[in-house]
Amino acid sequence: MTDIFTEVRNVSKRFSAKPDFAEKLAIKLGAASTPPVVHALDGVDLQVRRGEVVGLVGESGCGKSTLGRIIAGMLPPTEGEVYVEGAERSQLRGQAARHARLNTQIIFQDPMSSLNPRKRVVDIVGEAPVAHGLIRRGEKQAYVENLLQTVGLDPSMADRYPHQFSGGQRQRIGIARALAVKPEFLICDESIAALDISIQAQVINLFMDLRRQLDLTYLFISHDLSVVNHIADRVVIMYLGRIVEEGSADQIFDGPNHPYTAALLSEVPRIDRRHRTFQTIKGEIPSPMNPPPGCHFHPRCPFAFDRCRAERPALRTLADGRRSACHLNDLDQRPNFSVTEQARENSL
Ligand SMILES: Nc1ncnc2c1ncn2[C@@H]1O[C@H](COP(=O)(O)OP(=O)(O)OP(=O)(O)O)[C@@H](O)[C@H]1O
Repeated sequence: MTDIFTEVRNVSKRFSAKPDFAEKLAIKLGAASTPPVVHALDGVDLQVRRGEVVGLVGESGCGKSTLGRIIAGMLPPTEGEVYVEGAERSQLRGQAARHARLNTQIIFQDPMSSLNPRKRVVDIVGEAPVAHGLIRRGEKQAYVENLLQTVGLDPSMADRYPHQFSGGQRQRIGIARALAVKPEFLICDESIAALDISIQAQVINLFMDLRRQLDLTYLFISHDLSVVNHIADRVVIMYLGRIVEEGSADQIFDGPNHPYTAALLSEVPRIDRRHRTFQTIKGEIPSPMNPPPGCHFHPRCPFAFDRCRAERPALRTLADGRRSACHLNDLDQRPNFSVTEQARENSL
């Protein structure tokens, strides 16, 4: 059995954007010939190893959900390949394709919109395992009650409807539904973002308990670095459709290599406030319909130089094992924006 659960190789995804009024007019007048294209992902390479928790972080619109959906098999990539347990996903057929589909489950932010309000929890959670022949219909009630217990809900609630639950409880129902088909890999796409802070901590604890109990692998998608700080073994930072840095959680939090990672960290409210000395990110994230040339981050980067404006930096493995895509790594004298011990002491 391979150590790598899933891998994406050189994956790009482009969407045709819906043209606005001015763009429709330009197409009609012949000044533009095609609707604008959104470059949601641009040459992404990523591996998720069996049993690890990978945090995928970046600002809204950088392509996190698109990558999650492609890994889950819900969207095809425009270019590149997705491997699941060693096999290229688009080549899988029949039983193998079904296994891959069930083995990776995705949990979204808003459980209410994905829970049918007219169905009881026993049917919401129990439908898929019956349909896929994992359990017999007669076993459904006991199976669902057992799952509700696993996710911290009272089994006697199985006959209730979604509206009879709180937001946190509904997210637990969503988790039970995902677990019902016995996946090994969970993709949590902003799964706690809509919950109150105190409930967020409870749901994170549940995810981590489930990891131990069920040997799960996770891709944890969040726009908030402080969320993945608590749970991720490895953190992947995305900016405008590309991975800019990837490393162990300690590497990322204690000494970011990429200026974008450092800027994101400066915005994280931290108890030790170590990273607040870095200036916050300037300017708006550019449009993925018209990404800047060279390094996508250069218009907002305080350290950008000519090469950053012209040439895309490769995502390279550095001496400490992390990957980073930044031309600063090729300079003899890299600007030091990681926080000095003195600054740490001053800000503590
Ligand atoms: N089906 C689609 N059609 C057109 N554009 C899309 C589609 N899905 C996503 N996009 C665009 O692709 C880009 C990446 O979107 P994506 O949802 O993956 O980003 P994200 O980082 O998950 O952001 P958020 O946290 O706001 O969801 C955005 O510009 C988005 O508008």
